[in-house]
Amino acid sequence: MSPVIRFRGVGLTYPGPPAVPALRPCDLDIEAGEHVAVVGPSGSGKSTFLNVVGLLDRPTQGTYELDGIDTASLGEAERTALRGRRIGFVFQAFHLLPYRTATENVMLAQLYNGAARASRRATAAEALSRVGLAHKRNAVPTTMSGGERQRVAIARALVNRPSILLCDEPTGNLDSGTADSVLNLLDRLHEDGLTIVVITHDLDAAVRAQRRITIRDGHLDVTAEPVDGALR
Ligand SMILES: Nc1ncnc2c1ncn2[C@@H]1O[C@H](COP(=O)(O)OP(=O)(O)OP(=O)(O)O)[C@@H](O)[C@H]1O
Repeated sequence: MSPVIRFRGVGLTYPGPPAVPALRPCDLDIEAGEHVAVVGPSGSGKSTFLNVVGLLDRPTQGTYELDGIDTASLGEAERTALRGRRIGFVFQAFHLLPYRTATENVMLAQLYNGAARASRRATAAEALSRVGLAHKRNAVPTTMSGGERQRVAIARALVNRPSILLCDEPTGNLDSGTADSVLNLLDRLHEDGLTIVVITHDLDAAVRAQRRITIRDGHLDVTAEPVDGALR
């Protein structure tokens, strides 16, 4: 079986001027079911990496295969469709619609998957149960805690059954107790077989991953274990 993510010589240089080699050419395999943390200091290339993996930016070098699909051969519409089906995004700032219920927020993520409204509602309810929020399905984010909002965002990311959950500082807006409960949820989803990539400054989040990847000055080190300094 091919890895979920396969980089061969993948790099991204912003054209500038001056040109910025934000991600140096690298090889990387992330297998189905892995839980990987990507850590590095500010400006090291973490967002660039996330944007490439998340099909938001095209690499300027190399080959990126997602689930065995060579992403370079795809047009913009195909990339968008692949992103919607295979990648669930979780962001630091949740990005929920504040005056829509939890269910509606999750259902919106399914708008383009062709399912009928009743079936979307049922799938949204299932996703909210999976993150322990069945009882909040009719609540709106403005009345929810940060941890609950992030769990709604995780339900939204899961609802299309993605190949990978791509998390950008998922605990960045949470206090440590709440962060812990969100990290416990991610651990549980990983135990259920989900592939998770977490980009983080948070040592607590990084140590939970099976594998840690460090970025420094655009160099991806797939063998490094983060020391404290790598996270700042
Ligand atoms: N659109 C762009 N054009 C040119 N240079 C850019 C662009 N976006 C980012 N960079 C540069 O690329 C390098 C990597 O930036 P990136 O945002 O990926 O780092 P990061 O690790 O995510 O940082 P932070 O933790 O502060 O968010 C930095 O030197 C940054 O200034």
